[in-house]
Amino acid sequence: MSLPSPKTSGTSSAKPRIAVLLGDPSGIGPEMAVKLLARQRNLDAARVLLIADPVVLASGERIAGEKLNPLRVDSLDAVRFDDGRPTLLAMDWMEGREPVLGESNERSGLASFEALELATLAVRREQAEGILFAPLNKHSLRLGGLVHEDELRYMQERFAVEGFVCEFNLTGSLWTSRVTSHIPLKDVASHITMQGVSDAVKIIASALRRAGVAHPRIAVTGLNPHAGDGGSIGMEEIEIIAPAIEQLRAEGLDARGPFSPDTVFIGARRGDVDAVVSMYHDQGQIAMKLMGFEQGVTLHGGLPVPVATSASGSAFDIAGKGIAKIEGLQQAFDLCVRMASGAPVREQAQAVAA
Ligand SMILES: NC(=O)C1=CN([C@@H]2O[C@H](COP(=O)(O)OP(=O)(O)OC[C@H]3O[C@@H](n4cnc5c(N)ncnc54)[C@H](O)[C@@H]3O)[C@@H](O)[C@H]2O)C=CC1
Ligand SMILES: NCC(=O)COP(=O)(O)O
Repeated sequence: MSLPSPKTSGTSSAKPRIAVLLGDPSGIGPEMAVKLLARQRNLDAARVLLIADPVVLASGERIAGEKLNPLRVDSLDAVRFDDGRPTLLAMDWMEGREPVLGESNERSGLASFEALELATLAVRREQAEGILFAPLNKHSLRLGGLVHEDELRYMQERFAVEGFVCEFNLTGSLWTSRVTSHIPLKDVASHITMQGVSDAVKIIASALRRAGVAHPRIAVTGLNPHAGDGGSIGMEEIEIIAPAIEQLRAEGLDARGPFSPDTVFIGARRGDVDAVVSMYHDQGQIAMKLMGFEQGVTLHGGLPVPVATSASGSAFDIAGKGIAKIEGLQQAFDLCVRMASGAPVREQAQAVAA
């Protein structure tokens, strides 16, 4: 099946269609999504296809203290849009049961997983040009049936994408990608390869070029403390990472490093580079979340349409309290809409940093 292109499928005359998911029913996702969609400007910016169980939506509405007034449909075949109003594709994943808040469980995992599947189907049927999801919980997803490394690798399969995919984390105008993602730390070193470093640099370089940065400057971290300190604290920098950077530079990319992982973000935060490629999840995410947890965005790189979410997660500890902040989800929504309509992306990222 041919897939719509994120650069061309939205036009200035037709607002992009964005599939919106409530995330994990037991976490803060539903209340966040409700707060987001209670902002009329978001409903004016896109045609929103909310794929949800009405029981979970009602729970989110109660906690958020807001009521949406969606146009309800019961199947993808019946989807249509009313201006300024979300369309609710109503599913019965909870079988009438209220979500149990504050813990991972099979029912919530199943509802999250099924929503993800339907959203990818809507894209494959050319009924959506982007996906925004409120925070998922990976443990729930596993209980609900996910066997992939994470939701990105699941969507990669559903979209039949071959090759490298990677989470991009965005805070202000700084982007990151990673060589490895949701794998145990003990397995990271064996997954650091020249191909992996090259893929992680190339995928973010190409995304940044599409976002409007003509010549992206990309810092690559080392794996070990002080980037191996000349081989005295590990050889990956000398044997794998530096040769990969050399090869990338020979191909014309502005890849730099390997830099000490603990200091690379000092220069990056100053604006010395456009992106940092880290070797594993926490190398990049601790720095990025310290710089801007509340407005952070995760974009799923390598998929045929923009798929975005907040950098923050399911936050079981505050689920149901009505205090979840939604700035990150708002930034993710804005990014998704801009990408789906082919509008410049980078201007928005810089505005966040200002
Ligand atoms: N967008 C997504 O789908 C994301 C999902 N996750 C998933 O979330 C689950 C929990 O991850 P954790 O590492 O515990 O991080 P987390 O982000 O859920 O929580 C970390 C801390 O930040 C607070 N927090 C998070 N979001 C908040 C918000 N919107 N407003 C106010 N406070 C907030 C929480 O209360 C908690 O104290 C995991 O399964 C993880 O995979 C994590 C990040 C993003
Ligand atoms: N797929 C979204 C996701 O996993 C977000 O969390 P992170 O790995 O970017 O921290």
